[in-house]
Amino acid sequence: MMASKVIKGGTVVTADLSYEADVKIEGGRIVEIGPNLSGDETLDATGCYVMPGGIDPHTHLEMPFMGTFSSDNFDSGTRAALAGGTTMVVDFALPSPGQSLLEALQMWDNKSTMAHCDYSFHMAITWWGEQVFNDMQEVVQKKGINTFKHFMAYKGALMVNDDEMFASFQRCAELGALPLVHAENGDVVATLQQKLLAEGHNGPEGHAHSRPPEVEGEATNRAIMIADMAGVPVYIVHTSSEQAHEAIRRARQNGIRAYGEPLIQHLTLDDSEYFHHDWDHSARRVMSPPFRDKKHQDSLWAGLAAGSLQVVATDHCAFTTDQKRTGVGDFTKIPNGTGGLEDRMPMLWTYGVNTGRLTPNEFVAVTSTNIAKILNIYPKKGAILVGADADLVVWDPAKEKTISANSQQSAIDYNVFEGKHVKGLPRYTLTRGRVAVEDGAVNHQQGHGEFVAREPFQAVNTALSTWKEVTAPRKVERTGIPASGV
Ligand SMILES: NC(=O)NCCC(=O)O
Ligand SMILES: [Zn+2]
Ligand SMILES: [Zn+2]
Repeated sequence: MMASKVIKGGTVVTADLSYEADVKIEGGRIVEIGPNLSGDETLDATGCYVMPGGIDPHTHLEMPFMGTFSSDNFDSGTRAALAGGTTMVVDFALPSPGQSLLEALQMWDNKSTMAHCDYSFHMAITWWGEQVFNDMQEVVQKKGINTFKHFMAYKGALMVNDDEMFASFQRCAELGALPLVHAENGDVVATLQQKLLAEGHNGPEGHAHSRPPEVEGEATNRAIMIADMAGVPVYIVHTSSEQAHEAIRRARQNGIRAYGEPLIQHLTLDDSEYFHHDWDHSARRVMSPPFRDKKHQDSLWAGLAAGSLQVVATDHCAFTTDQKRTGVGDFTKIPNGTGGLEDRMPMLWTYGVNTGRLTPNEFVAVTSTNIAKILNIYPKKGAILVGADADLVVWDPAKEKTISANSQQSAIDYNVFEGKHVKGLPRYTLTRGRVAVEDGAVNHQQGHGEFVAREPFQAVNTALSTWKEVTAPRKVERTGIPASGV
């Protein structure tokens, strides 16, 4: 007989409902939801919300990037996730130029054996050729990956061109996969970087100046139009500006299936960080796209409430101060990336729910349920339903702390949210029924995390290819064709 647990006395909060009920767990899954349940062990949820654990669909753990590796790996990264109420991460497998997708995937499989919570991978398309075209089929049909990432920026490194992106998007359409896009115009960024450096702007603020919202708006629109021509939905990662949001909003109003993912950093931190007198302070916040001003932040919050943006992620890609200092004298060499895994849920609750910008149900939607549906893993993940994985967070809306690098799980020596006071934290975090966090203490179990395979998409891709076929160009059959004029 398997031991059972009951989460007792809380309010279950899902993306569409809030109600009082106990939740019983056995064998890593939810087996019963209702009043007065009993089990071998009881977790007290009095005064708390019982919610699906967070899913962060955008992390870079131990990522090889800009001549170094991001400093959080699957050990510290997934500990940080659990400490903040996130129970699943999706990382990016990045083939180097010419490398097969399957070989890259093997490398990421090896890194992920340390994971404390469940995880999955997106596959990046970093170059194009027949081998990539062929590998994509195996990645989708045999490896359980249904998303492919494309970088329109990082010229000379990860960037792909429009023809490559169009070819890959068409392949995604055939295979029932979803393309993801980092949307910034890489050519314009590279030109602006050189211009700024030539003019003597070599500090971290040059990073923000070289990536204005327009480079993001233009690329977002281009990616969406290319996806529409390829007949495939598209997911825009780290949507940071009104220009990018506007392109997504407009596309959705025109019936295009485009999704947008703001980050907790862009929602809560602004571009004044780049003008700080302390070089380290500003460099630690260098990421792409850069932080924006309040007007853009308001747009992102509005998009989450209105449903034109669907997901809040972190793009967790943490570099130490020493690593950031590679860019002293040349901002283009500062490794791009910031942390956020431990802080996404408490920061979003504090600045979203506690301010009235989001309801608790909307909070669940944008931190868990929407992305579970987009990635085709719902209701295994992102749900409180009988049969779903017991990836749960018992959320105490009265629990408070001040964020500090001194007490974080992340391996780096600072935190971009340092000093922020949050109210709303996990009392318990459960990963497939295992209590991994209790009142701030992380109960480690390296290797507990399992890979979550994701089936190819059926409904959305079929609907789009049906529509493409119905509206495809048709040759006009004519009866009276005049003789050629020549
Ligand atoms: N975002 C960022 O600056 N670093 C991570 C890589 C990426 O997502 O572009
Ligand atoms: Zn990116
Ligand atoms: Zn990223």
